[in-house]
Amino acid sequence: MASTPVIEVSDLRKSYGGRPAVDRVSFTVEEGEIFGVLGPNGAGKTTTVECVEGLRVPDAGRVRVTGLDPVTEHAATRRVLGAQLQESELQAKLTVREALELYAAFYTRPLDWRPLAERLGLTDKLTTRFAKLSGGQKQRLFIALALIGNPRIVVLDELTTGLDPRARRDTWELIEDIRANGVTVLLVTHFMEEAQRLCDRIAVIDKGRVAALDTPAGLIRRSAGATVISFTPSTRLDDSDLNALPALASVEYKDGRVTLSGTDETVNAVITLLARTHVTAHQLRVTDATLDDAFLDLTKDATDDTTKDGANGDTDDATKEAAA
Ligand SMILES: Nc1ncnc2c1ncn2[C@@H]1O[C@H](COP(=O)(O)OP(=O)(O)OP(=O)(O)O)[C@@H](O)[C@H]1O
Repeated sequence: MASTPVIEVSDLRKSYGGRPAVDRVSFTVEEGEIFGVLGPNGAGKTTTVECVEGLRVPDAGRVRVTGLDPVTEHAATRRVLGAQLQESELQAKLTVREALELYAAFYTRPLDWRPLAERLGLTDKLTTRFAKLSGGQKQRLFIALALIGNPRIVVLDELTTGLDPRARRDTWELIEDIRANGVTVLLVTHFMEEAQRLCDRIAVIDKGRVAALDTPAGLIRRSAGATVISFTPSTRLDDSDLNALPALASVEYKDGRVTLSGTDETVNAVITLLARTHVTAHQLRVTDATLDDAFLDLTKDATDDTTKDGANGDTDDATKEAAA
């Protein structure tokens, strides 16, 4: 992976009605990365990416997209950054072909929409009206429209929400394919499995701040209890022996079964303990913690205050501050 940042966000701040939605967020996205923005509801993910897109004006901080200021150099930014449309932005009666032709006309050097439609499996839907497309087909069209201007970067926000597992997996393959074609992807998601599978690095945003920024594996490693070991011992193990295990994050003894979380060191020490005490472990399982576990660990103090505020505080969702 090349190490040129194509997106730079530093000390970004944005408040709505005096309440901070984004509070000193900083990160950089390197060329060719799939960079994930992950966080609970109301964490400030959409506000952050809308500042990157130039749809919101930051209160403070600096945002650059390939060196451009997305607010003051909006037109130039739109040429390098493709953003996914919201469903409401496309007319129901427009056919897939019309939508592709219309959006291609916005750019001086658009991609040829025919191979793009082919790549996204839309060729046999060209004459179908937008309103008649399935959720997965609509998402594929949105991806096509985000890519039609041949951007270096594409922003995809909650792309697979509402899709069935098959369509979600197909969309993941498309995103990998987009990256393989050299496009940098900024992906906002709620889905841990999606983030774990696709993202090179993830910024976990919580209450308007970056709670952690790392690779998916790094986030898992840094959360307490990255490895889980469970077994049913042939005779009860001594609690003090279990509690003395190195790097132990948690221990539970339930219905004769022991479940421990910790690190590889914990696992090795359990095996030594079993051998030393001549105890047999039945149904021994060692599993990795998932990004889900890490996410809960990293955002565990989150309350839904921000979400509650949002229910009363939304003022301009339909009209973005900086018009496209
Ligand atoms: N236009 C607005 N006016 C007032 N408050 C807003 C506006 N947009 C967002 N907010 C509030 O700012 C906070 C962050 O919202 P944002 O949409 O950025 O979060 P998010 O992480 O994308 O959430 P979700 O996952 O629920 O979409 C929330 O409390 C939200 O209610």
